[in-house]
Amino acid sequence: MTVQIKYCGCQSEEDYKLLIETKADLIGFIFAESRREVDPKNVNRWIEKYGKPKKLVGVFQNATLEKIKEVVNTVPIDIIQCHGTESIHQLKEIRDHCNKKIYKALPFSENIIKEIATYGKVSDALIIDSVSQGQFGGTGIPFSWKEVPNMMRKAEQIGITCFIAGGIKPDNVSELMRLHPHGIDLSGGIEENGKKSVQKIETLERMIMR
Ligand SMILES: O=C(O)c1ccccc1NCC(=O)[C@H](O)[C@H](O)COP(=O)(O)O
Repeated sequence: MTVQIKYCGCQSEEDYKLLIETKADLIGFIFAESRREVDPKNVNRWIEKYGKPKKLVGVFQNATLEKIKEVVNTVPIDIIQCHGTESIHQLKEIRDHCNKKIYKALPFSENIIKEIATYGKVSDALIIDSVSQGQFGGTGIPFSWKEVPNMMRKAEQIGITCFIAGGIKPDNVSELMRLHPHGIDLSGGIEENGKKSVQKIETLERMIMR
């Protein structure tokens, strides 16, 4: 199985122009409180100018249905990523009202296999990410990857894709690839001074050899 690549936190026209030329399958935009938060109208301008050769993901964190609908009506995203403590009921509601694929991010914990079984039923894919100092998403810190094979197995049993996120970078991606994740999701690890870096992306993609 070929690993899926998601580059997240596209923040500028410059980032977008660069990311659409990479091997990424998915490009993510943050519509949540973060230094990487973007304005939907700007995102739409970049897409109009450079086209949409990749699947686009809108990342939300405990957003209201109204906010999600507003973004979905402005930006042609393919996937809604829920990166907070959204309940199963809320995920179903978002899916019913927005007619988009739903990716749920889950914080890595000792209960992760159970959580995959629970949230996998209402998600098209799961993203297992790190939590650090109360921050969930864009932490730049990896969690212990020894459970990755078990997580992949559980996701396969329920027929969904499982991405690994949190602190992945050119220096450590080979170690993760040996554990055969279905997908990898990176943000800070491909940035230099807060901007996506062509050198870091090229190095990373050489390591993955995709
Ligand atoms: O990246 C953010 O700033 C962010 C803020 C709030 C919610 C989610 C966020 N990112 C979501 C992602 O999918 C990131 O790619 C993922 O957390 C990995 O980030 P990193 O550890 O920097 O590679």
